[in-house]
Amino acid sequence: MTDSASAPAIEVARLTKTFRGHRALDGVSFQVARGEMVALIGASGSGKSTLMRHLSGLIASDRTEGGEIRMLGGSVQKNGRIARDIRRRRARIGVVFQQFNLVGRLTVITNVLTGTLGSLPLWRVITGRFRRDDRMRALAALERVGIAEWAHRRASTLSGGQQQRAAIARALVQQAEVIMADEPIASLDPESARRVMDTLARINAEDGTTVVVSLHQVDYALRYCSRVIALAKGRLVYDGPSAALTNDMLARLYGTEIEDIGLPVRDRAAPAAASASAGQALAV
Ligand SMILES: Nc1ncnc2c1ncn2[C@@H]1O[C@H](COP(=O)(O)OP(=O)(O)OP(=O)(O)O)[C@@H](O)[C@H]1O
Repeated sequence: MTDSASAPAIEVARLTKTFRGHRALDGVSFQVARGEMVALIGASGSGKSTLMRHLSGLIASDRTEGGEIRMLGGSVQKNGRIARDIRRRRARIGVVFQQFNLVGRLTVITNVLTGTLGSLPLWRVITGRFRRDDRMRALAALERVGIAEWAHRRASTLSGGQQQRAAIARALVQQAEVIMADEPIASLDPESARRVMDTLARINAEDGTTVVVSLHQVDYALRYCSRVIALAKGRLVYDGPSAALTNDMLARLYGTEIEDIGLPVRDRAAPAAASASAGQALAV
C-alpha cells in the first residue's frame, strides 16, 4: 500500500470481522481516491455500519494476515490491531455517526467547536472559552450548512436533519479531509434527507473532501454518488458506477427489502445511463 501525500484517501485490504462465529465482513478490499463521493449500500445486516466503524478505527478486525485499513496514507489498523497513532489520523477524518453526533445539552456552536479539539487545549472546550476567531469559523461552518440561526440553541432542540448538518459543520471546522457518514438520512423526511445529502455533495464538490456515505435508500445513493460499493452478507459484491446498477441487480441485492429502499423508477432491467461502463459484477 502507498504511504505518501498522494496516497488514496482510503485503502482497505482483506478486511474480515467475525462476531461470535458470525462473519459480518468477509475479505473486503477496495480503495477510494481523494475527492471521491462514494455510497456504501446493502440490505439490512449486510455489514455497512461494521465497515464504517472499522474505517474510523472504532473496532478492530479479525487478526487475519494481510487485513489492513489505511487512511490518507497512514495506518488505521493492521492484522486486527488499531494503529497506536490513531488519534492523529482521526483528527483528519470527520464522522457523522448517529451515536457520536452531538451532546444534546450543549449549544450547537459548542458542539461544532469540538471539531477544533485536536488544535485546542482541552480546558478551552470544557470551559466553553473559545477564541473569537474559532467562534467565527464555527459560525461560518453553520452558515454553510444552512443552520446558523440555531447556533445558540441546545443541540437537543434541533430536528434530526439539522443535527446531521451540525455534525457536518463540526467536520468542516475540523477541516476534515475525509467525511464518513453512517446512515445520515435514516429516519429523516425526504426534504431533510435531501438537504443533508445536498450539503455533503456541496462540500465534496467545493472543497474536494472525500465523502463515504452509507445509505439504506438506494435512490439517494444513485442520485448523489457516482460510485457505489455494495455489500451482501459481509462481502463486497459490487464496486462501480452507480449508473451501471440495474434494478435487477438491486432486486438481487435487497431481496424482500426491495419495497422499502426507494428503488428508482426506471425500466427494471435497464441501467440508469445507457453509456455507463459496467462495474464489478454483482455476485450476490
Ligand atoms: N457488536 C456486534 N455484536 C454482534 N454482532 C454484530 C455486532 N455488530 C454487528 N453485528 C452483526 O453483524 C452484521 C452486520 O451488521 P451491520 O450493523 O454492520 O449491518 P448494516 O448493513 O449496517 O445493517 P443496517 O442497514 O440494518 O444498519 C449483522 O448480522 C449484525 O447483527
